[in-house]
Amino acid sequence: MQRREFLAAAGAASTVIAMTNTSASAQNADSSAPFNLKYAPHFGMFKNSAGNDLVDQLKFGADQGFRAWEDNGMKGRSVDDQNRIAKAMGDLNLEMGVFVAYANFDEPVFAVKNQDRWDEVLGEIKASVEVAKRVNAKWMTVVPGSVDQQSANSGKWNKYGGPRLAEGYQTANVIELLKRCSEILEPHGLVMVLEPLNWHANHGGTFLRDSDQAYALCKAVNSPSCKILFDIYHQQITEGNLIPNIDACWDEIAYMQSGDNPGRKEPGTGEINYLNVFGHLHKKGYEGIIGMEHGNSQKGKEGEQAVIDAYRRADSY
Ligand SMILES: O=C(O)C(=O)CO
Repeated sequence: MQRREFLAAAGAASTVIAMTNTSASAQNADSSAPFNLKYAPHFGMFKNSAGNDLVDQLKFGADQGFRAWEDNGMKGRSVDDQNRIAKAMGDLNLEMGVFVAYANFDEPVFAVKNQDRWDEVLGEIKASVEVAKRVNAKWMTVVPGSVDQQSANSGKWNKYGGPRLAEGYQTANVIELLKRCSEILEPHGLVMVLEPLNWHANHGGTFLRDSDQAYALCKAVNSPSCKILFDIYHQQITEGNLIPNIDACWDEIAYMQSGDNPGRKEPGTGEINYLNVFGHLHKKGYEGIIGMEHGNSQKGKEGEQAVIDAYRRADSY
């Protein structure tokens, strides 16, 4: 089936779904209208509707009214794929969201000074500058490793306890390495976004988990290249109180991500009132991207349409 026919068929199908689904908002009738906020899907999210080709997935997303896209794994793609994606996103007027520049979840890479590990991080940040330029990205995710654990050398927990750097020194080390990463990014106008992660459903032991902690780090680093990625899913689990916490660290937030809890699926499948949270971001004049870093609650094309409908509802504040 040609793309145009395919999209016509998909459009007709979505109109039928909108007419038969009384809970879907009237906006589904115009399934190509741009969303108010820049929600960014990722590759694979619409593969049943759009097929496996990356550019076809971008076209499908743009045709649904999405204005941005994120790709955590962009750095691992071939240069040819990066160029092809960047060209298609330019043609489709899709803004590039984050890719992951450096992420470590279970070793105290930033928290403990180890010159080899720090050089590795700085090398990854330098390599990310090239990727960012190639794909027109402004933001890149950094996850700075775990807290210092009771593991002098082996990387294993010591059940009787062992040496462990005091928290203030861990924080000072993290700040020092973040400053050095920022020095690499500043001349290029690029921004690393630090992502606090929850300890209870996904990533026990990560150094960075609270929004106030991320805020303090950004204030200490004091660079336009070091900002917060506020992932609403992770922060709901860690601290809740979403709207007041977003307000409290607002001037250091550069990027947001979404996902409902429990389950990390599309808005409306869990406990978060996304209509109110997105409405709040809109009222504050948020012009940044909201990466849809979650799975689909249902399988197949119907599940993909359910994701799109969920964002239409949450965007209709
Ligand atoms: O791994 C995760 O859960 C993240 O959100 C990283 O981006």
